[in-house]
Amino acid sequence: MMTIAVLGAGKIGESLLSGLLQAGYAPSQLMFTERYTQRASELEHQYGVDHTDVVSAARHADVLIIAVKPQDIEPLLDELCPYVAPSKLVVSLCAGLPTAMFEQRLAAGTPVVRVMPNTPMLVGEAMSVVSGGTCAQETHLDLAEELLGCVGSVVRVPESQQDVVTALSGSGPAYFFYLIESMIDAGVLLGLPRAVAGRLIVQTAVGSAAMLREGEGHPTIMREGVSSPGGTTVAGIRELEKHGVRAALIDAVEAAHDRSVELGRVHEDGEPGE
Ligand SMILES: NC(=O)C1=CN([C@@H]2O[C@H](COP(=O)(O)OP(=O)(O)OC[C@H]3O[C@@H](n4cnc5c(N)ncnc54)[C@H](OP(=O)(O)O)[C@@H]3O)[C@@H](O)[C@H]2O)C=CC1
Ligand SMILES: O=C(O)[C@@H]1CCC=N1
Repeated sequence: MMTIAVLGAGKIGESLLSGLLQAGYAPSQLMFTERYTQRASELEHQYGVDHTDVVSAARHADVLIIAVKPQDIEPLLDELCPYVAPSKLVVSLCAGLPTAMFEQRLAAGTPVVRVMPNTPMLVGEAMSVVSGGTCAQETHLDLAEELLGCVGSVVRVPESQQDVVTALSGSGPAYFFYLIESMIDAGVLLGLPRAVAGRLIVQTAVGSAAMLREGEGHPTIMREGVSSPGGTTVAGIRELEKHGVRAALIDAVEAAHDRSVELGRVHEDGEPGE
């Protein structure tokens, strides 16, 4: 039976463990590492999955899923790499870190798959994007897709597109949350109780996303469907255009992309991240 170790059970690592269990993986197939024993005990208690150390994970698991922050990667790889046999699959969820960085540290021939998930994984609605390193075969990519498929949708892209993906779907939830916060504030400014404004906007976001997911339409057509001649929506859209909101969003995604590239370079040069 295949065994899977999640190295770093923070927000993403924990939700992946939880999703794998819900999808039918047995607790005995799973293990995790964590730095602090209190959190490790809480997770063991909650999920019935064994906490282990990095060396045991490297020795015993078939798949090693790395879910620590990019800033914490160096000490983890120092501990991990000497014990990883090339028969294992290494899956990195770390923003910005190229597969080449892992390949340089691991035994020659070890397959590495880079994945960019996002936090909707916490509710089984992740968008995960998968790319293979130089030694990853089709079977390795299929396995990574199967595991990430337990917590949402998965697509495959060439690794050269991963910095854009990180900026768009990796960071994307934060931009939606920011827009939603701003719209709730607008409702409060105009006199609605915060709880009512929140309920209205969250359902409006869910409904709009469902239209996009289920419909054949383009977002522009859907926006035009809300914009009656001489109506309220077009008056609002004119303000968004005046304030350059479209350009601001594009700039935000571009800045996130540049930071992803920078994180990769920092680690390429062997310097610690910020
Ligand atoms: N959050 C997001 O939106 C997304 C995150 N990612 C990527 O996923 C990864 C995890 O992110 P996220 O879950 O948000 O981060 P968290 O900080 O929530 O989780 C990382 C966990 O790893 C632990 N950890 C750090 N070093 C070690 C180690 N050497 N051994 C064992 N455990 C360790 C941390 O412990 P401690 O708390 O003590 O530091 C923490 O619990 C990152 O690489 C990130 O780039 C990808 C897409 C989206
Ligand atoms: O900013 C971050 O650290 C994470 C990685 C991808 C999205 N957000």
